[in-house]
Amino acid sequence: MTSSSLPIAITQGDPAGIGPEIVAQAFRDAPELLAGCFVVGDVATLRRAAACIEHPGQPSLPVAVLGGLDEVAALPPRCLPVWPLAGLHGPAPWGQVSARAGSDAAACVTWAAQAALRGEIAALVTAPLHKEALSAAGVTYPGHTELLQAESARHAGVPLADMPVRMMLASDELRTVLVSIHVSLREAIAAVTQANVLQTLRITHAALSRNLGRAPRIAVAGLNPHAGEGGLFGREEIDEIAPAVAQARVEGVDAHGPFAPDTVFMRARSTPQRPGAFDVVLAMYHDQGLIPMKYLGVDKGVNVTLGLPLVRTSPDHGTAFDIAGRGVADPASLIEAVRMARALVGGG
Ligand SMILES: NC(=O)C1=CN([C@@H]2O[C@H](COP(=O)(O)OP(=O)(O)OC[C@H]3O[C@@H](n4cnc5c(N)ncnc54)[C@H](O)[C@@H]3O)[C@@H](O)[C@H]2O)C=CC1
Ligand SMILES: NCC(=O)COP(=O)(O)O
Repeated sequence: MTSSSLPIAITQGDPAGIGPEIVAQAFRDAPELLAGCFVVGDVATLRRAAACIEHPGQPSLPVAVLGGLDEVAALPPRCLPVWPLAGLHGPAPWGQVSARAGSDAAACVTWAAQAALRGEIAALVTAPLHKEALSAAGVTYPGHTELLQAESARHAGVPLADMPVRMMLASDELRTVLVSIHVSLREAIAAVTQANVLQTLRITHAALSRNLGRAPRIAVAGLNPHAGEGGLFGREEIDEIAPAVAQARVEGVDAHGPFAPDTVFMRARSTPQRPGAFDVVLAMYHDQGLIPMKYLGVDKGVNVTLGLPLVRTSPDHGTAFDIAGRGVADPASLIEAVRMARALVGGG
């Protein structure tokens, strides 16, 4: 079997959030794209999700409990195929942080990561989990990205430092890769070092060169207002970021900047009227990159982990506890995440 003919696992996410219901909606509303995919999770949780998206005039979505991954290819469209993971707690009250929900979400991600690393699935698409619930469950990794990094490093038998990963958010209009991820703003500022920026440039160049078939044009954002204005508003651009860009260019990376962070995303954005000037923007911290992405619409962006020895995508939004269980959540970003995972494994 080639990797693109293997099934794609979708993790159910936090059972108290919108994850299970957007997964159910994706199987109901995008059956062709979802062919060959299955959900890892709890059967009762996913039956509840299928029930909560039932609206008058729409067909119900039967749950198919899988006995083996070889059954995925033969499933009829418009069913919800579930790989039932043993030992899960099951449905949790909607919209509430709980250790049991965090534990179920983490167990599904860990199972899917290990299946991908063993070469049993082509990719994993992760429905959102709640980071406080994850922590309440005793998981010491803040989110999927770090958990997947740890599983991958363990599988490869290398220390975490030898498995550097980065978060990319991507849509048709814009891509951004973050120098740091789930840390406080103070820690994020401290993480703007020449070494971290250079490592982010190398990871971004390698990943996007594979995806685009050419070297990506990388814009590097500054940290300070107006990229420091020649040192008047901070020296990180001069002392850390510019030397990293210069070193990357010596290595053949098409890196530019640092640019003023308030205008670089506008320059990189592609619209039908105007192609962007860059393929990707390196953001110096989480919100610098995610605010412009999400402002363009949470229905469009996909979260892709770069640097892993497996393909992992996710919607760019979270668990949306405020609307969970009402059947009104938009599955568009999850559907885009499946589309992106397929493209990355070479299946279309
Ligand atoms: N891939 C993942 O696992 C992600 C997890 N999270 C986690 O999710 C939790 C909640 O995060 P928040 O900051 O509240 O962001 P959120 O994205 O869950 O919600 C922000 C707002 O957007 C709305 N929204 C989000 N997704 C939507 C959808 N598909 N359809 C309609 N409306 C939608 C929500 O109702 C809410 O008003 C946190 O623990 C966060 O860390 C956040 C982003 C990604
Ligand atoms: N803001 C994106 C986010 O927090 C997702 O994190 P992860 O769970 O993909 O690591």
